[in-house]
Amino acid sequence: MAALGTLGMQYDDVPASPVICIQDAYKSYGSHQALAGVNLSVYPGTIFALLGPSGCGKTTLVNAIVGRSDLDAGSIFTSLKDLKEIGFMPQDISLFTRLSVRENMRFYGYLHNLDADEIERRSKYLSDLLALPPFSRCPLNLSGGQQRRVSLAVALLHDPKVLILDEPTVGLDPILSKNFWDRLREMANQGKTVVLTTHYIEEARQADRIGLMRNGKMLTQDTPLALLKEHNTDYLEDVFLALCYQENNKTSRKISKEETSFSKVRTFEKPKRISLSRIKAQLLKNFYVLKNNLVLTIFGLMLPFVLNICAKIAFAHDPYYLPLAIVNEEFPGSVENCPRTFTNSCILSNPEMMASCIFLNELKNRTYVMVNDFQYDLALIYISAYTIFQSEVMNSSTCK
Ligand SMILES: Nc1ncnc2c1ncn2[C@@H]1O[C@H](COP(=O)(O)OP(=O)(O)OP(=O)(O)O)[C@@H](O)[C@H]1O
Repeated sequence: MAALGTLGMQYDDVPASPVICIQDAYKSYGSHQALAGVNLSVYPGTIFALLGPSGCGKTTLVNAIVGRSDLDAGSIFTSLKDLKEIGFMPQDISLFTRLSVRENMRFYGYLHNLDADEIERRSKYLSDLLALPPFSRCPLNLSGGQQRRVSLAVALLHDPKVLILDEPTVGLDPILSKNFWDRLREMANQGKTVVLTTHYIEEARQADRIGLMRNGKMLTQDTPLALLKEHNTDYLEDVFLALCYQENNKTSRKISKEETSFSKVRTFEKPKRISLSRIKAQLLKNFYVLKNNLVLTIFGLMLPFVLNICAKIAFAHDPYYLPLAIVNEEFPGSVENCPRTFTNSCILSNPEMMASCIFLNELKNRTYVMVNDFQYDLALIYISAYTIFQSEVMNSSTCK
């Protein structure tokens, strides 16, 4: 906890050895205060359960720990050097549902800079440890419990020192939930530190320490036994109820953002957004996505060709039978009078006439219907009549 020394002042009485220590954490979303001065200490090799009803701020707190969001104020200290020492399992299972379990493992393995052999070795170990479903299956077709176990395996893949799990047991049946806790206990016994959130009060009994949260505040944090003893009951629900009543009787004032902006400290930086391992993992994932959707991939590749051919068929043809009259005051007489070839002397003697003739000769070679020798106003009348007549003819015949 080197960073504590550098801060000095109000943090002198913080215990010396927590892996994670949060001091006076505040976070607001608009006018809603999600965290209102939370303090938390998590010790190595223990399971810490953050317990509280829906909306009390548990996810906000764990998101702040793993760097997914920033606190408005407060300090987060860890003894970890790097965020990579944390394995995080978010509430919304972060698996690619159309990639197989193996492909998911590889993606996250590469993201954590593991090589292919290491990913294979760790995957096998975790498969045995967590009784994972076959690696060829896609999360889309797995049960909620299986998905959660795969998600936990992904969080454990790089062998992190600290595990942070957001609602890991939601939707699990009691047996799966029990297995889950057994695995967590084994890991804690091996020295890993676990922070998890839950709103199942009795489940939290299995943790080493419990933090009871309500309305963005930490009501208390202690071992389950100490809490039960202190409130003279056998049920954590009674403890929570008693603490909620106590909280209700306190007059609490909403604290403004300005009042809480005294300190904002993190002891590790967020990881770089662009890194070689990220690029490698993203490329691999995109390759898997394309491979697993062959129809879509072929369609995507063929689409430009198909569009090109359609455009070629539909657009940019010479118009057929389009009546065209030109009022040309530079060149008297019919286009038939135009010379076919021009000599230099001709250009010099009458350049306008030559330009007109070149233009008119060029038009004659096209598919227009040239309308000759008309006065301008008569030409317009003729064109209108001709267009009507032509559309009638075109409708009644199959012309090219
Ligand atoms: N991005 C957001 N924008 C606005 N309000 C938010 C946002 N995230 C959370 N909140 C609000 O902050 C409060 C705490 O939310 P949080 O998700 O931390 O609760 P929780 O205890 O994890 O709930 P749950 O157990 O249902 O996941 C809630 O009232 C929620 O509506």
